Amino acid sequence: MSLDGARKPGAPDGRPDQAIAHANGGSTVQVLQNGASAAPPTYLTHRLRLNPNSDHRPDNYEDLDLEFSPSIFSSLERYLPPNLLQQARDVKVDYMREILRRYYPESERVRLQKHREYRQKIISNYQEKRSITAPSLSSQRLHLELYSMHPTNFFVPSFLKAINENTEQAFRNIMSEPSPGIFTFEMLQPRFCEMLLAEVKNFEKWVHETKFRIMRPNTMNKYGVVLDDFGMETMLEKLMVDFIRPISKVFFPGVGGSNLDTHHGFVLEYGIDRDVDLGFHVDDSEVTLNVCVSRQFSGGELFFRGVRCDKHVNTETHSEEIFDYSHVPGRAVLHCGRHRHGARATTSGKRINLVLWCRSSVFRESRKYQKDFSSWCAECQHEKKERQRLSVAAIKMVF
Ligand SMILES: O=C(O)CCC(=O)C(=O)O
Ligand SMILES: [Fe+2]
Repeated sequence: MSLDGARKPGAPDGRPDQAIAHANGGSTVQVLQNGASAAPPTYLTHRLRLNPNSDHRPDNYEDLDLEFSPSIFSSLERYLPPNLLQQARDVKVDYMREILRRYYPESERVRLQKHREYRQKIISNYQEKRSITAPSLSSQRLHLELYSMHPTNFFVPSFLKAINENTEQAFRNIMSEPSPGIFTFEMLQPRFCEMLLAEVKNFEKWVHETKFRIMRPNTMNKYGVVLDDFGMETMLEKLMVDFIRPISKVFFPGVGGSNLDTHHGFVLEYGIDRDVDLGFHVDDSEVTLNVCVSRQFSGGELFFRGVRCDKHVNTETHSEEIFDYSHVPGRAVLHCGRHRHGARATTSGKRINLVLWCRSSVFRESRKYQKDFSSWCAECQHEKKERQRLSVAAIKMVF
């Protein structure tokens, strides 16, 4: 089967949680040319270690108002030179900020700032209190509970128990792995799903009433909303750090699963009068969480076709890689972002899914310097085996 057309749904321009990928993208020279003039030359001596100090417990940076995501600082901290590890938080922030800025082109910073303003505009209008001037507008958050993390209200007990135990066996007890690298497990409480659906509906009503032009979750969807854009960023950050990262650390260590540090969280809506299906693609994520939150629909199955690096994204599928999955309300699907997939048409009703793309800036940076991804790309693995087979055959010929 030919697989032309595996697409990569990029988030709209300037999404902050994409920033670190770009931040890490520039060379030092480029950044210096691009207005890092604020950085005195001494900063060129700022370096990170090649390997992290895995025994070190990083500080928490959530309470600081920083231009990069707080979790980037936490994950970068393990890479600091040993003499800095025990320094005050401010010292470490200064050091890491200079490194991040060095790799972060000015154009990206401007886009990031614009997106921050966009988000701020939404949040200050779609807020906690009903507008006095226009009380009939749905400018009030409906379920305040959703805007911070309440594990016992959000998750089913079996999921919480596994997270608390935090062992591979505990995770395996609640999971099934119907195809290699695709994990499914009961996760969300029905009440949480109902609240989320109602909140999204309420937000969309506000968007309609105010005619606010919102950005959609990615280039492949015309419907759906970015939850981070209207106040749920902190809650979703916790979802990634405290609940998804421990699992990814065990099941996706080769693709940055243990140092997921940024996310893009959204809800997608499918139906006859919404997006109908989703084309074949890979996600702009290292690990993707996808949970169906609606009940009344048919169709909408996910189809998976094997994990691939950029170079091999359009190569053939092997028969053992073919896997189709029917969504179950409240049940999570966790897969590597590079696992090629798409969604079939939702043929009746409305299918609504919560999706969290989890990213690792460390993994993205390291990927730039590598050519062989045989630890996770099936095609690289295949090529490597073939090279080994040929060299063994050549040696045999000689002897
Ligand atoms: O429709 C779905 O369930 C899949 C969504 C998806 O693949 C994505 O948002 O990346
Ligand atoms: Fe996807």
